[in-house]
Amino acid sequence: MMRTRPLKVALLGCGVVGSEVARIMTTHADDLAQRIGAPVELAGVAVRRPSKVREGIDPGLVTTDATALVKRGDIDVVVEVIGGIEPARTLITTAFEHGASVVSANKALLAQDGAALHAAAEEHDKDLYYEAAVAGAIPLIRPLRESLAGDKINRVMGIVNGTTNFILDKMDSTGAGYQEALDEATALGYAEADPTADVEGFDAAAKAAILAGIAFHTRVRLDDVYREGMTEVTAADFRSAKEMGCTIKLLAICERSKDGASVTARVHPAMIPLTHPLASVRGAYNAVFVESDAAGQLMFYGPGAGGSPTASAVLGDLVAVCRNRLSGATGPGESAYAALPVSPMGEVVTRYHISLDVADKPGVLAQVATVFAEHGVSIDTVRQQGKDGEASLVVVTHRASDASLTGTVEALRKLDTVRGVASIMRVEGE
Ligand SMILES: NC(=O)c1ccc[n+]([C@@H]2O[C@H](COP(=O)([O-])OP(=O)(O)OC[C@H]3O[C@@H](n4cnc5c(N)ncnc54)[C@H](O)[C@@H]3O)[C@@H](O)[C@H]2O)c1
Ligand SMILES: N[C@@H](CCO)C(=O)O
Ligand code: NA
Repeated sequence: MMRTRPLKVALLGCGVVGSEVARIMTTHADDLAQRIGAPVELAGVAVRRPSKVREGIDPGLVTTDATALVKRGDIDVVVEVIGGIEPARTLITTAFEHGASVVSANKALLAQDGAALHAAAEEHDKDLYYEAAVAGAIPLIRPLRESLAGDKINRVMGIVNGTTNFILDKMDSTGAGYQEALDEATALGYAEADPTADVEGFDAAAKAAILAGIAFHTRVRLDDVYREGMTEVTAADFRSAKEMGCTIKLLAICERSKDGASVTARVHPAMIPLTHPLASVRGAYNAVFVESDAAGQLMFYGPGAGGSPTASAVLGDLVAVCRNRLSGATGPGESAYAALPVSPMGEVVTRYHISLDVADKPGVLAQVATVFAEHGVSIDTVRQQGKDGEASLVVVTHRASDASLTGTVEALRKLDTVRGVASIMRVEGE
């Protein structure tokens, strides 16, 4: 039965995502009301620039005082799409204190302060939903939190940043270098004027922290995530990857250790075989590969960013939270009961592709192989190519700990015959 009194929504931020949320709330109002069981009303829109013309939004709803809006007391749901840490954090906790549930798209804030925000939601018996924060439109948080709640997740590995996937895909398909591909991504509007958060892996690391926390029922903070950006990936790395039947992706990888006693979370560029489903994720798309005990392998794919796709995820959360308000329930909160330790990067075990510039003379290969052996790193393949009296040596290892690999590389650098370490890249997905 339809309730006639509307549920009131306060929108904080009316930028790329917020303007789309407002548009869909208006254009789909009747369907949303049917799905929720009550009409939803946009009761206020907090903005920074009130003079800007906002099509479809009643100017009477617009305010620059977000704090007053969340303190009104009659708001059922606050949608936070401002981004950043403050004032978003204070506005969200104030919203809980004044009786509202919250939908947010703010990965940076959730990765940094998720535990405190969940605690505030719980204290006030309110919902905190954030499907849009990881991989935009792709349903991921809810499947992990709810659909797979009866299973045991062992690994979550994904492409969770569209900008960097666009750049790497360009490098792969055209042979371009990093800067050239970044320039194209900027010209087409994929990369922001300051692309640091994307290309240095900060955005993906925030998403990895959120995913690992949910997947392993363990608190994982941004600082727990090992992070390497993709600015040093070269056209030569792509040529090497191709020779191995691989491509290069910036991956977020959250893993349970083999004995199940700890977890790791990391973001770095990695080679993956062309046969792996993640290798076929092109352009700015995102995809996340989940491995669990009972379900086996699952892949979630779709647009990870953009106003309208991100608003789709926000609206899905809004409907869920509104339904909870009507039934007097709250959805799942933070689940951190497993409290597994998060191991440092040195304990991650994977394969490596190492490219060395060496002197082309007898005994060099044996010397290099000895260093690997001394550090307990087993070699899978070696490829040598001569160039002007020197040689390029590409070594691919079997699985080894990151700490052993780091020790190997340090020792290799000390060899007179090793002129330089051209690149080190992990090999995943095999
Ligand atoms: N754009 C995407 O594709 C995308 C995808 C996933 C998640 N997100 C997340 O969604 C959130 C919003 O992103 P966006 O792309 O819409 O950003 P945006 O910069 O386009 O919009 C943010 C808006 O908030 C306004 N704002 C800033 N401070 C304010 C304040 N104190 N009060 C009211 N308004 C204020 C700004 O003026 C701006 O219009 C961020 O957390 C972002 O990480 C965005
Ligand atoms: N900058 C992000 C937006 C979505 O978080 C990306 O490129 O994927
Ligand atoms: Na999502």
